[in-house]
Amino acid sequence: MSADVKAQPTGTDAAPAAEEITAIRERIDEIDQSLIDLWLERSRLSQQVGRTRMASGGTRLVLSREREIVERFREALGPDGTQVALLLLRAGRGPL
Ligand SMILES: C=C(O[C@@H]1C=C(C(=O)O)C=C[C@H]1O)C(=O)O
Repeated sequence: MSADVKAQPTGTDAAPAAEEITAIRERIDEIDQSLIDLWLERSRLSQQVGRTRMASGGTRLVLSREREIVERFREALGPDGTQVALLLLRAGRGPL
């Protein structure tokens, strides 16, 4: 459970700005929770694929698919997208 956003310092003494910041932060916290939930769901699904493939005698990894995923993130987010995709992949299948 995250801390109460209303109790956190906004970084300004101007009341209207502080209220706006607090309102925006509430949505930011919702988005962060969604990202965490999606991250964990993706990781579990990736592990499930790996288990299924290896139990059938297949490979642990399919690097051509990983390259496509990294490229998708890079096209959408730029160089940071590459880093995000690499962390996402590692969270699922583990380190290379
Ligand atoms: C999940 C899979 O297995 C591995 C993990 C991947 C992923 O987390 O997206 C992609 C390719 C594979 O190296 C898959 O093949 O889809």
